[in-house]
Amino acid sequence: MACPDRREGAQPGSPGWDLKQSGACLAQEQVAGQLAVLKKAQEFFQACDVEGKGFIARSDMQRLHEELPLSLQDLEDVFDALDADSNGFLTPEEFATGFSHFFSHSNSSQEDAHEQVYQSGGDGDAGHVDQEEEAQFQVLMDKLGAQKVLEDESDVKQLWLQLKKEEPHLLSSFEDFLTRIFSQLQEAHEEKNELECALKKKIAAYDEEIQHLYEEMEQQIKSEREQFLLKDTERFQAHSEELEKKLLAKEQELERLNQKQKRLEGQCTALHNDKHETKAENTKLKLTNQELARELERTSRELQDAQQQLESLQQEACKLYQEKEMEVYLVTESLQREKSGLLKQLDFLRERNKHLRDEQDISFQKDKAAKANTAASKANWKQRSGSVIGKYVDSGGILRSQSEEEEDVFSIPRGKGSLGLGACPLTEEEPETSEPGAESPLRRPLRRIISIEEDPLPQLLDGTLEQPLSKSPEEEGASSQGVEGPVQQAPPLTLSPTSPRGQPVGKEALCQEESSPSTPDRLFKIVFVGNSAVGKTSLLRRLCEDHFSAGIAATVGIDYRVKTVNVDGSQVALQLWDTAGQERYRCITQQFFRKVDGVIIVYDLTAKESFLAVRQWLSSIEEAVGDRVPVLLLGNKLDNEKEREVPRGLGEQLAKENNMIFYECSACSGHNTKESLLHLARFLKEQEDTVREDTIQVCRPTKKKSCCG
Ligand SMILES: Nc1nc2c(ncn2[C@@H]2O[C@H](COP(=O)(O)OP(=O)(O)OP(=O)(O)O)[C@@H](O)[C@H]2O)c(=O)[nH]1
Ligand SMILES: [Ca+2]
Ligand SMILES: [Mg+2]
Repeated sequence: MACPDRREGAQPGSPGWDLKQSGACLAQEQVAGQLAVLKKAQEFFQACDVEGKGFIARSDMQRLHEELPLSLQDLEDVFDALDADSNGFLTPEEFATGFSHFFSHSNSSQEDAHEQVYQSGGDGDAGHVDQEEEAQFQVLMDKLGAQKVLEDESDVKQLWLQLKKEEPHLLSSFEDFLTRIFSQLQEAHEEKNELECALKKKIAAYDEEIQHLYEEMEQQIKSEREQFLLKDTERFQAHSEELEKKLLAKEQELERLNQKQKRLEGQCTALHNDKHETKAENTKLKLTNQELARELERTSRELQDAQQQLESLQQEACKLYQEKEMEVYLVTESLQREKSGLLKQLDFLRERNKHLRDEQDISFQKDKAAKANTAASKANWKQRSGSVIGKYVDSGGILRSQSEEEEDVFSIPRGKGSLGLGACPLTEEEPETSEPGAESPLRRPLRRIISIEEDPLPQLLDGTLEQPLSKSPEEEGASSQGVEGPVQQAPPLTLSPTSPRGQPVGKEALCQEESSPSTPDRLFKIVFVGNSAVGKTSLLRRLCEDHFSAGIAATVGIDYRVKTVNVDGSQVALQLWDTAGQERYRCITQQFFRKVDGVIIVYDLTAKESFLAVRQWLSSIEEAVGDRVPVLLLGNKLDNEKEREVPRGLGEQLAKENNMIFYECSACSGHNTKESLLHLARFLKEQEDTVREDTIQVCRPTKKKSCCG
């Protein structure tokens, strides 16, 4: 719905209302009537257009329903009648035009209505007069210009009518008064309009000012905002600058790091190169190393060859040495035997001589008195004593000096030492006649370097000797020292002719029991070691003599015996060396390890410390000969089971650990003694067989024997 243009005549005084002014040019009456109509129309329009839109809509018209005594339909009809172009709006022109038409058509009827209204309170007859008066009044009003000033002219009209009726002479003055009043009112009205106009202007000015202020404010806000933005920008800029600076610093740092990395890379490369060089050098060194190793190997092979050669040479030398030793031993032995045989023979002859002399003396002085008899017996004692000393002086010059030498070497007094080597008994005493005073100084010098337990010569003792001489009561007993002397002096001359000096001294006597007539085809040197009192000497005795005597003396120095055993059909001679177990003789014992073929370590199974010492013995053997020598470990005194301190298992374990042959035996009962020795002999023989060395030809003894015989 298109809105009508406001400018067409929204305001009074606008072109739409110029009709009023143009109407002023018309005849006074006509104009006055039309103006009144127009005014009414204007008022009505304004009443309808409450909001001052400048036009009236259908709804505006319908609002009048409450104020006017007209139905909605009537109002609709009025609107349609006024809306000349039927666009739904009533412009002020349309409204005025329509209203004028409406007015002119209904003028007469309206005037009638007015008259009726005026006459309702007065006389019915004066109706017509009233109409005239009314017209006159209207004219007067128009003349005075009251329409412009008065809104309600009914009071004035009534007053005017009253005056006209009652005081007609005052009417003119009243009219003048009214004229003056109206003119004043007109003036006041105009003034008011002017004021209104001024007010409007002022309002406009205010509006303008406000507008201006508003604009100014907006400007200010804008500038503020700009300033703020500027500040913000500045801040942002500062921040960004800062960031830039930071970035720059970071970049510099990065640059530095880059440089550093480059430097490191350079170093890395250098190191890499170095590594390569080192690697090359390493390879070179490795090659050199390999070459050297090869050379070393070659050299070591050569060395080995040389060693083997040396070894074979050594073995050869050893063999030669052994042969020589054997020869020396055999010569010495036969010489000793010969000597001791001769000495014994001499002693025997002396004894016989003494006896004969005694007998002669006895028979010569038979008839002499008892006094003379006593004197003869005294002389007898003196002569025996003398013979004992004389024996050394006369026949044993060399021997004695030898004995003295021995004394120098082992000047340790020994209470119950065995008799000296090859020495005939150094003491001679008849058990019955022995005097304690003379006995001690004679026994004291009994020392030996090699103690050979001189065997009593049964052949010599067997014969015709008297009881005290042939069989010493102590022989079966414990003492070894005192026994042998007297016993040896006993051989009867009658038995000696069968070559008493040919009889082997001690050892051979027993060894011959086992040795077959055939000569042994090899010889092994075996040494007995072990703490003192473990029973080495006893074992040796058991082996060579098959005899045991309790309480034998401790060995001094070294002693040896030869025993021949039959190993699997062949004769093997064993040179059995008995050593002294006491601590002070260790250095001598050590000397004897050098050339041994086998070692027998003995411990006493009733004495723990003797077992504990086995390891020391082993190490001193190894020190001297290395571990190439077979070792037999013997736990002795098995017969004394009650006092056993070393369990069998320990001995076995130790033997196993050190690769030794092991037996527990008893020198007392003879249990396991021969078996163990046979085991060792077999081992030695087999070892020698495997090595396939030239067997030691033991043909010399035959030669010597024949020589000695
Ligand atoms: N019951 C018993 N006693 C023994 C046995 N063997 C040796 N004896 C005794 O042990 C003691 C020492 O014996 P020896 O044969 O002299 O000992 P050793 O090893 O030769 O001593 P040293 O010569 O000092 O090294 C003696 O009293 C022997 O009687 C044995 O098998 N059983
Ligand atoms: Ca219209
Ligand atoms: Mg001994």
